[in-house]
Amino acid sequence: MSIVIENLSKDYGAAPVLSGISTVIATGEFVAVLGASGCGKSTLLNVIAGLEPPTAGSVSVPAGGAAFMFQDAALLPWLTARANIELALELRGIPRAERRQRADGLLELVHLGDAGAKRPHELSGGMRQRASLARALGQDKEVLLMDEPFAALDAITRDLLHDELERLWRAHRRTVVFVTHNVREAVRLGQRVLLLSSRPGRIAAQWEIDESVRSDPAAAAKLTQDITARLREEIRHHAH
Ligand SMILES: Nc1ncnc2c1ncn2[C@@H]1O[C@H](COP(=O)(O)OP(=O)(O)OP(=O)(O)O)[C@@H](O)[C@H]1O
Repeated sequence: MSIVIENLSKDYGAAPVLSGISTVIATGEFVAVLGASGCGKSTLLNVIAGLEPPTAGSVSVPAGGAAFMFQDAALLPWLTARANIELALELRGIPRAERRQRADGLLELVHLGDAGAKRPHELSGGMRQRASLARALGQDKEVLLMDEPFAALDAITRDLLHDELERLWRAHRRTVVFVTHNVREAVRLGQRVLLLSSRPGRIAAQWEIDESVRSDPAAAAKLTQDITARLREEIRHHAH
């Protein structure tokens, strides 16, 4: 089941935020969404998540909805990393007897096997995002929506988490919609990059990224440059 977005428009009562967005995101596809600040990227995710209704048009997502991961980990501070994940499992109706083992499995998956007993403030930013990713995976939804999940991390931690996310995506093939400001990140992760224009947000351009480009640093750097130039154009266009 793919995500089908048809002629989606969204406003909050004033000027349109999103206008006439149509695209189909295939099952297991990884789509990165780029755009200037305020162009409606988070709004698009919120509409896909069902947190906001469309003003016009439609969005259909696979039954069971989507899991969501935010820029700040949004872990409950009074619970351990493990208990945060157990809570997601409980909400899914996993029996108590199984939760601990499953939570530990998810912590292992994101290489946090030793940190289950720690509370969020005892974890580094990168570890918190790993725990948050484990919690999102614990929801076991086919669709994973990620809103700038690594934006607050340093470059090295971010690169590590890119590798981790790619590994998990290859192993589990969730459908991922990943919002970012960072062109290099979009090219690093996305099979497809969507560029939104500003006010209203429309699909200004999109690129399919072949495996051969991703694995060739020179080709990836060239594409990153091209997309950055196009993004600059969007931002300049909006500023005038
Ligand atoms: N709940 C809301 N009520 C009113 N206006 C909103 C609401 N949510 C977002 N907006 C407006 O919609 C526009 C798009 O916001 P959105 O957060 O979707 O953009 P964004 O591309 O994710 O921005 P950024 O990259 O800075 O996070 C902004 O002008 C914002 O002020």
